[in-house]
Amino acid sequence: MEFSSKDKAAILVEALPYIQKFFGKTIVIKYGGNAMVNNELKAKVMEDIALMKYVGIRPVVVHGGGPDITGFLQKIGKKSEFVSGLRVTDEETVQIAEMVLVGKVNTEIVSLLNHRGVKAVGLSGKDAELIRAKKKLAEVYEGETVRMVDIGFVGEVEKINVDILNDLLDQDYIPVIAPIGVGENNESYNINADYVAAEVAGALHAEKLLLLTDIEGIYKDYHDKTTFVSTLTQDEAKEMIKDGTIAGGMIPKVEACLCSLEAGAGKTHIIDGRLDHSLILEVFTPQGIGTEVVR
Ligand SMILES: Nc1ncnc2c1ncn2[C@@H]1O[C@H](COP(=O)(O)OP(=O)(O)O)[C@@H](O)[C@H]1O
Ligand SMILES: CC(=O)N[C@@H](CCC(=O)OP(=O)(O)O)C(=O)O
Repeated sequence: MEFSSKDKAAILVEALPYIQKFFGKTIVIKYGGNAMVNNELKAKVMEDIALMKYVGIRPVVVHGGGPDITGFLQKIGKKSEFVSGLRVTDEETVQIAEMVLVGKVNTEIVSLLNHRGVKAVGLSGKDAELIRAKKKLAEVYEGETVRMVDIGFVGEVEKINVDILNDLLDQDYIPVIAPIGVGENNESYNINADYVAAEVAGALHAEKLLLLTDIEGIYKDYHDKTTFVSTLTQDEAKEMIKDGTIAGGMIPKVEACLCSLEAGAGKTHIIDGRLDHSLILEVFTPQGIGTEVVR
């Protein structure tokens, strides 16, 4: 589609109130999973984050890399197993997760951002003890009861070192965080990146938490496109997890939204990372996209 000069100017002017609104504000972006596998799309996500930075937003990136971990495990003949959206993580798997997330995915995002003229700094939860963690048990809903399952070196966040993040943000850096936590005996924990993004957004009292994923947002029945939900309240979201409407990898995302709202983040959105420039569409246009989970 070709735009006239007038249309182009209108689009820029339309963005102005949003640029004003978010100037100086912190926005946490969870970038991961299947929205990360396509290189062209990846480049567009990086452009969006750089653009946010250039108009005065303080972006913080938390990344996943589940498909990369699965791919690497496959190469060594190891099958991946998930319980309630979380990877069952034995000692070998946590080492591989750390290697892939910190050594490969994090450095790649950092260099792609730096290539666009912004200053990105890669961190894992071990840097300045950014993510203190402890073991997490998976919750399996069975009717009205919840069964707790031990899934190995999977962690939950105990504490985020906000000082290091604020120091970096104040110095104009974009922190890029890999979701590996450190336990009290210096052990590594594999943490779902959605939860890390939520804790980071809550701890920083971020204006927004944006979770990019591989689907338009939340559906009452995700095989039926007509059941799309654009806004969910906290209570509705909790009910949809309990009754199984929200399942698999969507559980950590919705729980992440709930947790960051409780911890003090402003708004949370689950948006389609497969859509070109979904981040700037969400932030700088009146329509917004995806599903928002609100108080
Ligand atoms: N109610 C729901 N609405 C939308 N997607 C859902 C729902 N319940 C489960 N899902 C699944 O959750 C997936 C998103 O989780 P996941 O693939 O783990 O995301 P990512 O890889 O982006 O972290 C969707 O592709 C979909 O298959
Ligand atoms: C415990 C757990 O499940 N950890 C995740 C960490 C990476 C991640 O969250 O990646 P995505 O955001 O790409 O799914 C995993 O091992 O896949």
